Amino acid sequence: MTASLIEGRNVSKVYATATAPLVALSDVSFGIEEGEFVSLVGPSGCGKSTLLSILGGLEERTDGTLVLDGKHHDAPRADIGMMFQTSVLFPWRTVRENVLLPGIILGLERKQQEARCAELLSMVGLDGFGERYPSELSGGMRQRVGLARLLAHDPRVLLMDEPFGALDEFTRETMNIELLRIWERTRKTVIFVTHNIGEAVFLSDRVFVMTPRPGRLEGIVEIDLPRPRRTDVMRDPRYAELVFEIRGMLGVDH
Ligand SMILES: Nc1ncnc2c1ncn2[C@@H]1O[C@H](COP(=O)(O)OP(=O)(O)OP(=O)(O)O)[C@@H](O)[C@H]1O
Repeated sequence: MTASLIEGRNVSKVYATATAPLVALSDVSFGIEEGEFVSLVGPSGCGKSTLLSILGGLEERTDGTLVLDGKHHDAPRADIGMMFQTSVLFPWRTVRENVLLPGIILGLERKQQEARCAELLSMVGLDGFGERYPSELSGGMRQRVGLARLLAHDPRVLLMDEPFGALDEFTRETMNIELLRIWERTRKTVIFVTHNIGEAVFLSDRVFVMTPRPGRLEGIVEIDLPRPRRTDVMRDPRYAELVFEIRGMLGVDH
């Protein structure tokens, strides 16, 4: 068997606090394959964002090993992109300039980036908005810009921390459909943090279910719904079964 793209072994994280050390993650082990869409779900404070930050090389682990593409991984890398609940866009830059920024920082060829930017804005449904400023956009549109910016330098791994969590239900669902469409085209490796179990089942190949703090892996649920997925998959009895299986693991239904 070939090694996974990302492998974590007994990853643990203890934060030093003013009172006692706080164990945020305890012995988390997993493998994530290239091109896989994995979601992390779990109760608030179970360490989902901590795990994502460790995967992004932004946070140091206290213990355990993390391997990316066969090499030890513990620092930010250009081939890993991150997106958060609110996309911090530079207000004095246009949408186009915001999307171009990672490429400029990485010193990528400007002409190529301009072409890619136009393509990405079209991909996220923002054709014609390139010269607008962030203040002229709705929250959903700003997250679309964030998504385009995330994809601009073509990272191999996308780490997404509740990227649509601050949006209303309708916009969130539209964004999920867009994300799935983009993922089906690009087959990036995605690790997606969410509180929404239905969203995790709709999007993912596998859902990692975490326990309350200290976060451990309670289990991994294989999402065997057919792809490509459209919203009508939510009417599939298997969808409801998977949602209830995860709810059961999280102890939501007492
Ligand atoms: N920098 C820090 N210093 C101290 N404790 C921290 C720090 N960051 C996170 N924690 C603690 O670690 C635990 C895990 O936090 P984390 O943000 O990873 O959880 P989460 O599952 O993403 O939560 P939520 O779903 O509410 O966003 C929490 O108890 C949190 O208070």
